[in-house]
Amino acid sequence: MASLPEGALMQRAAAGLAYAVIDHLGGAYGKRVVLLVGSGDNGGDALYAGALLARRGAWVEAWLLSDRAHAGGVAALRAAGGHCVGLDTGSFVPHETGSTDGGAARRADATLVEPGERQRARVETNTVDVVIDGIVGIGGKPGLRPEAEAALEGLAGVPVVAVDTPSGVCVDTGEIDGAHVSADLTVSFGTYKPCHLLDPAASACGTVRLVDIGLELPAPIIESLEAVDVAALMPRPAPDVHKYSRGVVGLRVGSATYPGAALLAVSGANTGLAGMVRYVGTASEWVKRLHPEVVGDGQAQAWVVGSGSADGANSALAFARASGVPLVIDADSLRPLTGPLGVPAILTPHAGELAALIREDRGDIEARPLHYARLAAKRFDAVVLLKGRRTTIASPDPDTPVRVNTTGTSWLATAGSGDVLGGLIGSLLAAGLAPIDAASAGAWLHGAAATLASAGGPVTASGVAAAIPAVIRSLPAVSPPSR
Ligand SMILES: NC(=O)C1=CN([C@@H]2O[C@H](COP(=O)(O)OP(=O)(O)OC[C@H]3O[C@@H](n4cnc5c(N)ncnc54)[C@H](OP(=O)(O)O)[C@@H]3O)[C@@H](O)[C@H]2O)[C@@H](O)CC1
Ligand SMILES: Nc1ncnc2c1ncn2[C@@H]1O[C@H](COP(=O)(O)OP(=O)(O)O)[C@@H](O)[C@H]1O
Ligand SMILES: [K+]
Repeated sequence: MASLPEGALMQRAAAGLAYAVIDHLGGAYGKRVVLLVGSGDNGGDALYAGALLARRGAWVEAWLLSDRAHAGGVAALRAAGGHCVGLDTGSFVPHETGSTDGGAARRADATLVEPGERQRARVETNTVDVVIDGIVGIGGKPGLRPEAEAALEGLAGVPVVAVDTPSGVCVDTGEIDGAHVSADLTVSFGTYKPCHLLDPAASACGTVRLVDIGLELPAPIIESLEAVDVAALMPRPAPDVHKYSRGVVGLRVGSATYPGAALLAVSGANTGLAGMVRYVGTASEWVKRLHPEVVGDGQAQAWVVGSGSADGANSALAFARASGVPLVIDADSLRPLTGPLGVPAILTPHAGELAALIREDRGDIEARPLHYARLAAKRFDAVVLLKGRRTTIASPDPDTPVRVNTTGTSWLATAGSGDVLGGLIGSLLAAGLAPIDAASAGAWLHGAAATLASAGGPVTASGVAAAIPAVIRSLPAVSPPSR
């Protein structure tokens, strides 16, 4: 930032924001735009973007929610023909901004609203095309102040574009603590922040658009794989491989009560990513009939246990653990866990299963997935893949960034889809991927396969498994990593 002229980053951010709003509205000319402006630079971004929109023919009004506002932004908006008004809590009747704190805490650049402009605050909200939320960004505390809540109430139903982050959410954790903006579009500057990726805050962002403003960024604490990352992680058989050197995945899953779980986990494992698939359990006859490639017990480079295992869950876990190879531990085999396993492992609970495992409330886990995925990863010394809309994958190594999966569709919330995921991750583990990579690449492929199979309509777990090879084929070409 030191190498840039004063305000350069804000100008870049504001321009990116304005063009995103123009895209969203399908133009600027004749549109009615309300800016909600807080006391910090987030409000400054909104004001400069408002100025650009006003120069393009939009009618722009800034509602200053604090007695301070970014002076340069206010001046730019006015110069472009926009208006600024101050607001009273609840009523939208403007008041004498700057009158509340006696000026002591006010910035030297504080801007008072002109008397003539105050009359314009009674905007017909049903004619507003978009609200730009510049209340607070990365410098804000969670929750909204009464002025902001009242303003948003008065603008209910109007599409919202959030500047950098939806105001009120916890930016660094993705948690929600109090009232917050729910945006249709969030325009983030420089990088995604945790709140853009992690639920529940991610659900308040709407579509997220990233504007590159040329920041040099530190190492992230959260990562999200993209297609090119997954492509680089995919196993690629070298010319001289044989089936055993490609890795063998074994599954001890399913039971007389849940034979379907075995078939679905095997279908997730049997997509060709590993050299061989073994199945051991009560559904052998069904597995042989539906998956003739699958063989019986023997050595494996990774075992998958627990999906639909019912009463056999403990013995499946004990057998797999004794093999000493990396494990995927799902569903019923999570229950007997009390601490570290002594072998590399990926635990794949949904929020309810994690709640039972660590004796916490399911609602708390859904409210703080980052916290609880990390906590469980540490406690069990294993990669923990916490399933949900934004599956969250934590490593036991605190320096490894947590990965959040962004592929998928809500149609994927269908019985048996988790069984498919366990098998798929097992095959990647057997093929030699590190546990964190196997878990996160598996979650990415699983979500992408669901989207492909769904094509906007309903999907079954079997349909998800069937779509996995097509998703792998469609990955971008990348040169293999030098390992
Ligand atoms: N960093 C960069 O490289 C770039 C950053 N950029 C932009 O700057 C933004 C960060 O700006 P920032 O640091 O000025 O903080 P920001 O989020 O505007 O608000 C802080 C002030 O708000 C207040 N406040 C606190 N909580 C509140 C609440 N719940 N509800 C209401 N008000 C609340 C509190 O002041 P108070 O009123 O308490 O005195 C606090 O001081 C960033 O998100 C991005 O948009 C871009 O221009 C490009 C380059
Ligand atoms: N709302 C949602 N949006 C997207 N994916 C979801 C949603 N809810 C659940 N999923 C995904 O669906 C799968 C469900 O797995 P799981 O709960 O184990 O189901 P089952 O036990 O029936 O197999 C997981 O991969 C999870 O991430
Ligand atoms: K904001």
